[in-house]
Amino acid sequence: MPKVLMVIIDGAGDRGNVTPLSSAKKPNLNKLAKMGINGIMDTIKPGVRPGSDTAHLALLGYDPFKCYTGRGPIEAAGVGIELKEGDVAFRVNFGTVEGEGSVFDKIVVDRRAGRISETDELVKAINEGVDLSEFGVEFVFKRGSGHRGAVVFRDDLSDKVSDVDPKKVGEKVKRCVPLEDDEKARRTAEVVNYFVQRSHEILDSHPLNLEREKKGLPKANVLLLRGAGKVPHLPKFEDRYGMKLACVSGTALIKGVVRLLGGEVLDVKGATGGKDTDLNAKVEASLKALERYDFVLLHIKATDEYGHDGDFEGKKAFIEKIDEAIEPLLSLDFSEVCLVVTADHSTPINVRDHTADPVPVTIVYRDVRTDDVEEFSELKAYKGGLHRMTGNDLFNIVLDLINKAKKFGA
Ligand SMILES: O=C(O)[C@@H](CO)OP(=O)(O)O
Ligand SMILES: [Mg+2]
Repeated sequence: MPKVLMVIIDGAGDRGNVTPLSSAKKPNLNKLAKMGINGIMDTIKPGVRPGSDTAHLALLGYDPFKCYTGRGPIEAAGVGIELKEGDVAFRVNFGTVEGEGSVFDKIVVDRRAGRISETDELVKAINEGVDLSEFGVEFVFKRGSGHRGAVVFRDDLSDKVSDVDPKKVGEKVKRCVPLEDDEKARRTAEVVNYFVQRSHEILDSHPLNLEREKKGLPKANVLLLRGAGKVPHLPKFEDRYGMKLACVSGTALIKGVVRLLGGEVLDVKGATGGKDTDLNAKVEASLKALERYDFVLLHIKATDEYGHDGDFEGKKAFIEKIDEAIEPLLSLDFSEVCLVVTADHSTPINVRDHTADPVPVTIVYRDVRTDDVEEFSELKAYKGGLHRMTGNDLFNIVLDLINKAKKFGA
């Protein structure tokens, strides 16, 4: 059976008529566009701004409107926390706050604490210093890549509570509030607020942060929680599609999606999930994975980080790096492998967040009808033979190409 390699360049799309993708030198991506069939994709549906979580679910053939239970449990699965019934999980950002009073009186001046890369010591201090036993609750807190982490509160709790992360700088840390009139939700919010206040006290005076302050770096002195959710019950990818799934990614969220679908997360040395990742190692590992798995997802994150940072030149230069690294993909046997290159969403430089601007898609495979598109970019792809599709459509098109689609009707 032919295999699938899906390369997802996170947040690669942009806005306007000159984009990092359209202006980058990318001879290899262009060759693939020329060899294949092209189109543009609204990963969820037109006008809906995708999260990376819902986008990846859609790209793997799941309807996010039906199966998504929040970002927290996916991040938790990604950092290796096994969720139990009753648990409520959150995504965590190490951020920076300034001001006086309680943590909820302080202003968020950086949601990523200067994109801090080393948080082991801080995580340890919180795990050792915060005690939730007066609430009868346990917690598990683990770091992800960069400023990211996940926390799980363990008891019979509710996920109907609001975010602590204001999602904007210049605003106060938000108090977690119950989103329904229910004792469980009230108790959960109380636990979250205690955790955020107590962890702030520990972090603000932590030697590593005092050191950062001396060096003029933003202190990682607050935990911004968002995306409360309970463990989702997702049908396994292999049961559903008869294919063994694996991913190469340095990003907890993507690892979490794949783990929750029963897929394998491959450990690749140097895959940091950041701007310093080892792209060659990731490409090599993905090609090797095709020997053992039927559907391999190669996820590359840093384009999205450059988008969030508003750095056009950085995003463009990183696309050029990706282009060099993917050269070995040109020599794949396209009668054996169906190669898909796309993005999960746009992260435009001038928005600094995800938008619904559609992203380019290229499929290279033996049987595709090639078109006139000669460049991999959002500005050219729309002229291709695939026209415009959703993430679920793309998955179904790929299934059909490799003759795995079920017939509708007799
Ligand atoms: O994790 C990330 O890279 C981004 C977007 O998904 O989140 P944040 O804006 O909190 O850094
Ligand atoms: Mg993304």
